[in-house]
Amino acid sequence: MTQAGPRRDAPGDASATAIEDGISEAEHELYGGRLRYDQSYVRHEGPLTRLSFGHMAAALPRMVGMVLRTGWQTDRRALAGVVVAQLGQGVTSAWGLIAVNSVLTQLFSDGPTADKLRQALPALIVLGLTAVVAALLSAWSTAMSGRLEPQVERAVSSRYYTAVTQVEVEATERPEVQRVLEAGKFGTDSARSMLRLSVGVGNVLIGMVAAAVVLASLHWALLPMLLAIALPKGWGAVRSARRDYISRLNWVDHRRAIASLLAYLTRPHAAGEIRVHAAGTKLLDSYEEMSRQTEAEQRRLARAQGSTDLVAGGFAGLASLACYGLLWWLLASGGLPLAVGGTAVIAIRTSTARLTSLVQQVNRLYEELLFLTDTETAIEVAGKHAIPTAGAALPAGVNQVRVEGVSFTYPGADVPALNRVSLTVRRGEVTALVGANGSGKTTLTKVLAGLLLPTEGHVWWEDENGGQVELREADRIRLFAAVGLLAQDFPRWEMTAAANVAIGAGDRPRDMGRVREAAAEANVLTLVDGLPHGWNSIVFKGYERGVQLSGGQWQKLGTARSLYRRAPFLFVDEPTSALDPHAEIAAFEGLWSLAEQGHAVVLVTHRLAATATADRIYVLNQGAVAEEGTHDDLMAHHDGLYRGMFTAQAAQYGVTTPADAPLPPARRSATSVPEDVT
Ligand SMILES: Nc1ncnc2c1ncn2[C@@H]1O[C@H](COP(=O)(O)OP(=O)(O)OP(=O)(O)O)[C@@H](O)[C@H]1O
Repeated sequence: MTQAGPRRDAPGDASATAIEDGISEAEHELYGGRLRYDQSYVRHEGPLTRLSFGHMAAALPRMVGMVLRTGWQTDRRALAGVVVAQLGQGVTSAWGLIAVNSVLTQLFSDGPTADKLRQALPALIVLGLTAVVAALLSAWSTAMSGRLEPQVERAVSSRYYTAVTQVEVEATERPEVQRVLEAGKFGTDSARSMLRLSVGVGNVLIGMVAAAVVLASLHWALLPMLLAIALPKGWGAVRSARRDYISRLNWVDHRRAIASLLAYLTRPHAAGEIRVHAAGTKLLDSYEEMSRQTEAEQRRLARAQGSTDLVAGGFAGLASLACYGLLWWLLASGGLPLAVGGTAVIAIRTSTARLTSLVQQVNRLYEELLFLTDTETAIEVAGKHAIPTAGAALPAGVNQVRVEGVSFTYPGADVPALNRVSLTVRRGEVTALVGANGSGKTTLTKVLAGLLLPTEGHVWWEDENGGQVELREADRIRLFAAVGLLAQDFPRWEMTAAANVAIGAGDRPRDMGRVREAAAEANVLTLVDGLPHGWNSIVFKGYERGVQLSGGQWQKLGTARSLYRRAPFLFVDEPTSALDPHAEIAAFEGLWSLAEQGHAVVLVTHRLAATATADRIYVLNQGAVAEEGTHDDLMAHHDGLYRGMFTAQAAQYGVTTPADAPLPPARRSATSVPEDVT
């Protein structure tokens, strides 16, 4: 949630770097206001609740358990190795302390020095051996955790990305879901860090418990003293971690915006405008200005952290002083032998050193825990909004999709994008969807393709014998298998030409024969065959085998991808917007021949010369079907929307449509459209 700050009508009047109410000119100018999550989001969406100590205390063992379980599932041997090595190090450190106590006791006893040294020798040997064993265990632990950590990170990342890619498209449009899913991204590598940190914390804790046991056995009063040193540092660490987390949460949009400003600067498609329109200057100035804001936030955090450290360090120092004071009093009053006093000093020193490391690690652990919790929440939310994996199979000979009174409103929108639409898409036919910008054509194809569930109405997948399955009841995975898509803004995968086509059926092994077939149908085979590395050329400049394709060549490659799928229902949205006239005619002919082969082709286009030969045309207006019929039917409406659009387009070619407009061009021959309307 962003807050709009006070708008300046003339940003140029103010200094470029002026920051008013914490909002920079760049934020005003490029993003229309403040780019910060406000506290109400933080309060209502749960992150602050999660920051409470009680919640954290409960969450820590659960998350550590989850990470360890993941480690166990990915590599048992490595996890067992790490745990054994860490436990071993704790035990050796306890042995070391006991050996030190024994050495000191011998040395402080009465008798000749040579005798005392001889008697201390076994304990000295044990001390040396524990050091060797500790070094070996540490090396083993490093090797094993190096093997385990990347696997744990991969497992958690896969779980997260699998979950988010299964979320209903409609749910991803809801800001509250989108935010949770987005926040989850930051925690995928936290699992790896958490594993390392929990192992480290485990190690230090074992060492500290060993030291505490030794200390308590020397004198019970030394133990609470040790705790008194630990507490302020722990408090300081947790406080800093909370502050960092809240700051990161508030500034997430701001950071994303800065990253996108920089990304534009090196994107090839923006290169022209960056230079010619001086967009680069604007982006760089805005980057500088917005970066200064984040630097100011970093300074604020550093100052706050410094103050917290000072308070925590002060109290810990006082506790240390009291601890040594107690030791002095015990020694002075004869309550503790001198040798034991020496061991106590060593134990306190090693424990406070460990404590510092413990505090640092717990601090990081706490921070990582918050991010990992976000990832877990995202996985949970994604699961709640996932496309159901079960459902009814489509009828075996499904031959049409019937839309009945369908309405759809995008989350947060005031008006429906589709309003009681009814139509039928049949196999063996080309169905054209036309209409003004924003009339609902793309939304309708998404409903037809099963990507959006209607807010009202039904979508029936039917066979010719009366068998039917409603979209909500259908097994959507199987339904998707019957659908091929070419979206208006289809993805341009940064991969080879072959991969760009074969990813059209990502769940099947690549079939190069079919890749070539689809490419030939999309009129792009000769082009790709002629590339320096043929089908292995990476269709992005900058890679070693990288090449640059033109917009039209990309569109042909996109078409080849949707054809490669060989799905009975094909939805193509503006498939020829970047094609030259001959390529466009060829592309339309290809679609028409697919319909002849028995596919259902749904074509969204503004090129009415092509839709003129469609079997059925639906004209959408503000989300509703305003007209429907063949080209002839629609041209017969003298005040009709279709006739108006068709005539306007024909007029661009210097031709007119007489009141008794002639028959549309012969089917499969879109070339003759302009002549026919003269
Ligand atoms: N993801 C979305 N979230 C909210 N509103 C949306 C979204 N996508 C589209 N809309 C709105 O829904 C309406 C229909 O959009 P749609 O993209 O279906 O129109 P269209 O007929 O395909 O337009 P065009 O010819 O420009 O491609 C528009 O008012 C648009 O602003």
